[in-house]
Formats: sequence, C-alpha cells, structure tokens
Amino acid sequence: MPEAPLDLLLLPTWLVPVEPAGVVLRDHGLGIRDGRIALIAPRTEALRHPATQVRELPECLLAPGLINAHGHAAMSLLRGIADDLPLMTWLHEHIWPAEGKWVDEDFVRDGTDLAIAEQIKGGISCFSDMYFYPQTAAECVHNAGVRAQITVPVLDFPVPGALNAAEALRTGLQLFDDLKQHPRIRIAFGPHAPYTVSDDKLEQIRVLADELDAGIHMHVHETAQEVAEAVSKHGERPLARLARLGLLGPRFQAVHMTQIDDEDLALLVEHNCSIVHCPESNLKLASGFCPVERLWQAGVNVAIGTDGAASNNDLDLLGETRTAALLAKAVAGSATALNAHSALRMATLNGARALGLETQTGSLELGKLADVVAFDLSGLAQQPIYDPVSQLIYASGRDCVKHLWVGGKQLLDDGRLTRMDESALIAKAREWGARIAKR
Ligand SMILES: CSC[C@H]1O[C@@H](n2cnc3c(O)ncnc32)[C@H](O)[C@@H]1O
Ligand SMILES: [Zn+2]
Repeated sequence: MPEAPLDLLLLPTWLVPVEPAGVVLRDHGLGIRDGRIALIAPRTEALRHPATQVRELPECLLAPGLINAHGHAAMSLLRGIADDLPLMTWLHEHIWPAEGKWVDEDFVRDGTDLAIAEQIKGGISCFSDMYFYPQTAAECVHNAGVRAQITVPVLDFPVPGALNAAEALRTGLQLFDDLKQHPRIRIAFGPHAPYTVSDDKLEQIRVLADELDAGIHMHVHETAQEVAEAVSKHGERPLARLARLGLLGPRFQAVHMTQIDDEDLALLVEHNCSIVHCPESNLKLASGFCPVERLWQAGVNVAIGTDGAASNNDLDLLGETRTAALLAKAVAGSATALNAHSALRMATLNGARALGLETQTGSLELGKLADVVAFDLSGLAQQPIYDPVSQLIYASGRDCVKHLWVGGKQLLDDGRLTRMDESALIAKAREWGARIAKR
C-alpha cells in the first residue's frame, strides 16, 4: 500500500534531535503526519516523499519544543509586584496577601492565557503549572493548543479556590477523571512545599498518586533556611521526611533543591527522582545554588523551569537555559560543566522525563509527537556559526524563536501567535495591572 502523504515537511538548515545526544543534522527534512514525527531524512530523500505542505526554513535550527518544567502561570499578572526580596518576606508579606486579595477564576484565566502566549512566543511547547483553580488553567491549555502538566495545589491552609486540603483534593480528583483522556494535558499532584503540607496530607497524596500513576510536583529544599528550620523543629531534613513518608520515586519532581548533602543525593539516586532547577528565581530571591553538575554526574535527571513571573521575572526558558549553563560552571568550578548540548537536553528531553512524557515528546524521534520549534539563527549576532547549538544557547535570545508546532499544529508562525490575540492579552494584563496598582 502506498504511504499516505505527509501533512507537513519541514526543511531546516540544522536539525537537532537531542536524542541521540550531541547530534546536529545538516540539510535534513522532518516530516509530520497525524501530529507525529513520521520522517527524518536527508533533504533530497525527504523531498521524494509526497507532502501536503512543504516549508523551507533557511538558516533555522529545528529542535524539540522547550519544556518549562516549573511555573505558576497566572502569576504573570503579578510580574514585578514585589522585587528584590528574600523568599519568605516575598511570600508572606507580599505574594500571599496579593493572592488572597486578587486571585479568582478570572485572574487565573487571564494570567494563564498571558503566560501561555509568552511561553509560545519563547518556543515552549509544554509547561508545568502549579497554581490555584487548576481546572481554569486546564481550560486555558485546552483552548491554546499547548501541552501542560497541571498540578492540583495542596496546602494546609485555605487558599483561593479551596477552603482546605480536602476540598483541593476533591476538586483535583475530579480533574483527573475529567481529563484522563486529554491528548495534551496531564494532571499531577502539587503539594506546595514541606513547610506548608503536613504528614497526613502527604500520605494521602502518596496513596492517590500511586493509584493514579500520577506525578508529584513540590518545592523542596529551596533555601538553606527551609532545611535548617525543619531540622531544628523536627530533627529531620525535608527530603528525608518525604522519603520516610514514601513520596520519593520516579514520578517525584523536586523543584529547586539548592541544598543537597550526601544523604540527599543518595536518596535522589536511589528513588530515581527528577529535579527541576530554577536558576533565575533562585538567583533573584538569593535562595541558593542547585549543584547541577554534581547531580548530572550522579545520573539524576535535571530539568529546568522558570518558576513564576513574580520571582524571575520572565518566562523565557531559552534565557533560563543560558543562565543554567553559565551558573553550572561557576557552581562546579569547572568550565566543562553543562555544555550547550547538555543544556538544551535539560530544557527538552529531561523536562519531558520529569513530567513522565519522555516516550511522547522532548526529542525529535520517529513516532514522537510533533512538538517542534524553529529558531532563526540568521541574525548578525549569531554569526559566524561553528556549532548552531552553541549559538542558540550562548548567543541567542528568545526573539530568534520563529515557529512552534505542538502535536503538529502550528501555534507560532513567523513570530506571530496563530490562535491567540496578542493585543487583547496585553490590554487585559494592563487592566489587571491598573486595578492591582490602585490597591
Ligand atoms: C500551590 S499554588 C503555588 C503557590 O506557590 C507560591 N510560590 C510561587 N513561587 C514560589 C516559590 O519559589 N517558592 C514557594 N512558593 C512559591 C505561589 O505564590 C502560590 O501561592
Ligand atoms: Zn515555584
């Protein structure tokens, strides 16, 4: 039987599949059929395959869509509201009061849409979200065409959208049920942090996550203070407590981890946990430094996240990846730490693995979902090009993001959003800003 035509054939100058590691294919084509990668072949061979649409991408680097493995999307509306403060002052004196006053379903809808648009424009095909009203965030993801892990936030105290943890979990379980077949949304548990969630709730989450084979996404060891307080109050480091409660495992996503002693590292390795490194948030809040090279050498999966726009203050994963690569060298005291190819892997395949999506996305491989970004490297500041991955990570900003496809659907075309109205998003964000600034 003759093969069905490709829906789309992309013809970039460089194709970086990420897996196998370190490979750059020059003058190759990538074919998409039914939302999946159906062909990767040298250009002349690729052009022999019939295709409904053929797209030349001269001087473009084609890579897997970036994966932002940690954020609080709707916090885009709180960007710049409280800068230059340490974590606990920032949270207790500014962010939590602002959230208590302003966060409702409309806030989450408008803030999440704004964040999704910013992320699409930055080449992000998939993100993880931990925020209030997760059902509203899921609707935004559904409408925008992007891919996401939406986590069900759990805290010991009342939060917008849930009077207590039991209510949050009830709503969350409904979401698991409603979206179990969704092609682009994966629900996970989001216990906020060891210092805001008690043992009984964590045990409940462990049982539910095992039953549902779901991820557990949590801020852990963000600062030295968090660890020191836990040790002085309970005589135990937070990660050790999570291990004792049975939460650690391959579905556990530990966000931040700036404090890692030998026992912590042994636990992370033993349980095959993923770490989500958020270098810019950690720098801005002076939280500490995640020892990325040490983790990498020990075989721990390290993904990367922006955190929310109120502590970063952008959702620029390409920029974050550059920061991560530079910082890893400083922290390790070694210029060979986290080279450009490894940094790109951290922002793609490692993110997919952390979110349990590595068989579906995160690399350009036959049969995987067509989550693909095209970076334009034709600019003056990217010349000359010896290694296009080096130019991408060390010499390019997110303005070089040209096209983005998620599951074969184009969400960004020549830098323009195809499904979202950029001016309307800007107008809405300004309205919220004006209302909140008047407080
Ligand atoms: C459970 S909803 C998310 C909750 O987390 C707050 N938050 C945002 N960034 C951080 C961070 O770096 N550490 C701890 N908590 C953070 C956010 O404001 C929401 O209240
Ligand atoms: Zn966070």
